Amino acid sequence: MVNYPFLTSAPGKVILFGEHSAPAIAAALSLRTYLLVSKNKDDLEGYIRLEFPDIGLSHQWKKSEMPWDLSTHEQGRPPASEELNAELVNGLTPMLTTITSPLHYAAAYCFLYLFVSLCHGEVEHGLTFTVRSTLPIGAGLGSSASISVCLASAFAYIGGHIKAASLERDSKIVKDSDECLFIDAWSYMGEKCIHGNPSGIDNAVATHGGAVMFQRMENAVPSVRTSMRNLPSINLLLTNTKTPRRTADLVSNVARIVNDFPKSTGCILESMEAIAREAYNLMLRPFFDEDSKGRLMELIRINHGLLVSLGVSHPNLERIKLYCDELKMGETKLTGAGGGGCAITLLTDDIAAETYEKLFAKFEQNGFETFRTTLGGKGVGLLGNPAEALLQYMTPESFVNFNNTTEIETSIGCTAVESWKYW
Ligand SMILES: Nc1ncnc2c1ncn2[C@@H]1O[C@H](COP(=O)(O)OP(=O)(O)O)[C@@H](O)[C@H]1O
Ligand SMILES: C[C@@](O)(CCOP(=O)(O)O)CC(=O)O
Ligand SMILES: [Mg+2]
Repeated sequence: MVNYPFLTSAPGKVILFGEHSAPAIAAALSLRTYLLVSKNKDDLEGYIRLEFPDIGLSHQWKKSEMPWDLSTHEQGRPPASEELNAELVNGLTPMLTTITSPLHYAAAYCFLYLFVSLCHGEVEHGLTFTVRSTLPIGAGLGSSASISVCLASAFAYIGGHIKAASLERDSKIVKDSDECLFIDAWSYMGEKCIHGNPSGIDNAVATHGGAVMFQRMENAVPSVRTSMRNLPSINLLLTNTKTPRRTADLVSNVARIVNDFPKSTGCILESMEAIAREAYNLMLRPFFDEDSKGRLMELIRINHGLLVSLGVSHPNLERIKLYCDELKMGETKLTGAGGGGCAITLLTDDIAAETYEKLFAKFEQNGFETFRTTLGGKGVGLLGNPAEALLQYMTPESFVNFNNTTEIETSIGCTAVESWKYW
């Protein structure tokens, strides 16, 4: 039995090494996406409503319009497939014809694909799905994966495919829960709807949290996810150019370049692979000393240079790098798909306060925004006691007005991490 309303949440991620290649290293961020699922009032028709104010999308369909017969689910848990189900994709197209913005289209398509695949016949009422994120959207921090994970976990719960989350998840348990593996697999399908050919690292981090080294495999060979415990405490500056871009465009452009210049790009991809492996070994050294940090910085610089050669930088990303280089702040690389979005700078120790002031003044002149965030946080969660009672008063209208995690959590009385349940 599902109790409405309920809230799911998943983190964004930062890729430290290996975007557009494999393996890659990424860690969960404290910036997160939240999904409120509530029953509609006075809704005899049974509408499924989307309220996605972060991208200015408000849309609804009748439950009876959904092509339920096209989801191949028979009995038990529906398995996620290697590729999107072409019949279902075709069946959803007429429901999306009035949505013209690519941003809106991607979000609505991901919603419908996962909803029809996972909630087969289990929805008796009209429902509203309201999403708020404290992540910048389309900025390389994995907002697409975090919304996919929020949706996949909510639908898996509504569809009865996963049991309720619990408060007692023991972080020492090494084995992943079946629930998390199910959410990970289906959120990957959601990522496919949003950007075509994802590696799976973003949804893996948004589901499981922590930090991982992720090796994508081809031809139905399962990907390998190695969790990285005890990350060294590195001082990272995260800066958003605020230059919009779509991961889908960048990923397809890199695929084109690799296809057109297989020999010339092959060695670039191989170098990026070597960088990620070397960084992994460095970061897991029992003593992460000055020498390790120096080497990690050099790998950041090399990795960025290779990404530039694949055409995924942007003048604003280069500006961030230039300012940081001029002030000798450390080493900078783009993070995520590039083309705009965010850069990370691994900072040197003992930077003077006035140096930071100079840097932030330059950033301000350019309209760049820096983030304070911590790495390696929790993965997907469901809001539970003691906030459940307060959650009854949460409406889509009030939820859309919150601006950050603290506001959302304070309003529902659950600033304590213990309020969240985990799978
Ligand atoms: N909070 C959100 N509300 C609605 N849609 C979202 C949200 N976050 C992400 N999306 C969807 O994900 C897309 C951005 O994904 P992507 O281009 O991969 O960038 P990134 O994952 O780096 O933020 C958006 O265009 C939108 O379709
Ligand atoms: C470019 C890539 O390596 C990361 C994309 O991340 P983001 O959507 O820019 O946050 C693609 C992927 O790994 O799926
Ligand atoms: Mg993305």
